[in-house]
Amino acid sequence: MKEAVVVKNVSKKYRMYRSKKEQLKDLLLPGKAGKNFNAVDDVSLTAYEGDVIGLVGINGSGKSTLSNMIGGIVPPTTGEIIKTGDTHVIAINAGLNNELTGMENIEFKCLLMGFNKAKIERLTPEIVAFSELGDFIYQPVKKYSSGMKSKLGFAISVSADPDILVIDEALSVGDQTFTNKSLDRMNEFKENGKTIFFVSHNLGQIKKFCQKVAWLEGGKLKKYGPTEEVMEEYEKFIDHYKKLSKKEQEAFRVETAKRREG
Ligand SMILES: Nc1ncnc2c1ncn2[C@@H]1O[C@H](COP(=O)(O)OP(=O)(O)OP(=O)(O)O)[C@@H](O)[C@H]1O
Repeated sequence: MKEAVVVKNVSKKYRMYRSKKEQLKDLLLPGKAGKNFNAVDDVSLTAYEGDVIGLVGINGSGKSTLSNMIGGIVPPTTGEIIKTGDTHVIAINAGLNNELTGMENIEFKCLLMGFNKAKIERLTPEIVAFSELGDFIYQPVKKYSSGMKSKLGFAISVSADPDILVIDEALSVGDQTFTNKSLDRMNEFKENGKTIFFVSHNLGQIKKFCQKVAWLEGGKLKKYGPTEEVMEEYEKFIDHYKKLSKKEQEAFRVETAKRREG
């Protein structure tokens, strides 16, 4: 089995401020105000070619930060990520330019992906058809719903045929027909030995689609392994968490956030 993505002791720290004044003070006298917050804290994992890995965890646990680092959108503060192929990220907000139309975004993103004019002309009708946007393809993306943006982002990214695909909640906003079609396309990717990271709160989809799961809690990797093993424990945790009162859930979040400082 060949390694596709190696995440080595990766952390992402952000500075947190309570006010603009604190932020300014930190700028003038570095370290005198604000505090560090570990969005992702010393995570290591290896994905092999053909692995489909689900990223789970409650809100704020660090899934998007980690997937954006794997996708190369956000640089790690420390640690390194070694990848053996092209990577594309499809996120809920899809990274599209809001001022451009759907059609212009297709051209723009294809150019960024290094496609030549002939390839763009060949792929555009396929992308438009996959996106199911009809005449909305000529409208600026700022007029799209989040589901429509996600459809366009998904259609463009899968046309690129990347080696590594990062899907961040992109299937949670579309309609069922589009989700099923996208899952079919992802299954094709899987069969072709591509590596996929799949961020979702939909545990049914995770269990159906992923053969490995990484569970993040408070920015740390709590457990990583075969889906069945990790999900059994994660679902117990989620059941327990859901049964807590609002106050107890808040106490859990405050306690976890405290451990992330520094
Ligand atoms: N640019 C940023 N600046 C400051 N803090 C950030 C930034 N991005 C993320 N964070 C913080 O890092 C933590 C992890 O965020 P992240 O979006 O990765 O979590 P998540 O697991 O994807 O959450 P969700 O399920 O709600 O999408 C959160 O506490 C968030 O507030």
